[in-house]
Amino acid sequence: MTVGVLALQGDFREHADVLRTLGADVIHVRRPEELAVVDGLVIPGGESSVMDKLARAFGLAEPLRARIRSGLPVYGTCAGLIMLADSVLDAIVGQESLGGLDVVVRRNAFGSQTQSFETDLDIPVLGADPVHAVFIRGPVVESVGPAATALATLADGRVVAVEQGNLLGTSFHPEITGEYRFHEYFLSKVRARTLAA
Ligand SMILES: NC(=O)CC[C@H](N)C(=O)O
Repeated sequence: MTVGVLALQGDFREHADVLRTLGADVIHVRRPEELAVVDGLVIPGGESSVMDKLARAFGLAEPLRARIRSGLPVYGTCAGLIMLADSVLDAIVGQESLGGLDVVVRRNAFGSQTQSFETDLDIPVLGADPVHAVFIRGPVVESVGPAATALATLADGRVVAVEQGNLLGTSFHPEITGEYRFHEYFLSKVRARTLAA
């Protein structure tokens, strides 16, 4: 079982560290040949418009779409969630997402870097203990389509974590807080799919 971290831009090293701590074999994915051998993929936080440009420049965008469509387990944090969203509001001109998650997200929904914040979230699918969530210019999920499920909401009802089959997305960054349960949950999807193959 090999897990990839999309390593075009953003905090891919932090994700790779968490996944390795959890015992996964991790590779950085920058080329289609690397994408072809992974059993699961994390798309990190960073800047989605840059990630999109680089994914297209590296010939990765279409192979990524194809693997997402074929059921590859993928976990996207922040910019990674934007990449997975079927529809993106406040995107820069010409920005494309990969899609897969039946959601509409709004980029930079919480304001600028200085308005970044932390909060605790109840996420029943991960157990009873609250999840400490750090938001850094994160997106909000403005609407959740029928194929997707909201996993976490802020006190004001805004959705910040979603799941759809093998796809998982969070507006926040578990990879920088020592919160391993999302990565464990993602790895359990990778394991289940690998065993079923
Ligand atoms: N921390 C993040 O990943 C920020 C996401 C960034 N605002 C974007 O649009 O991609």
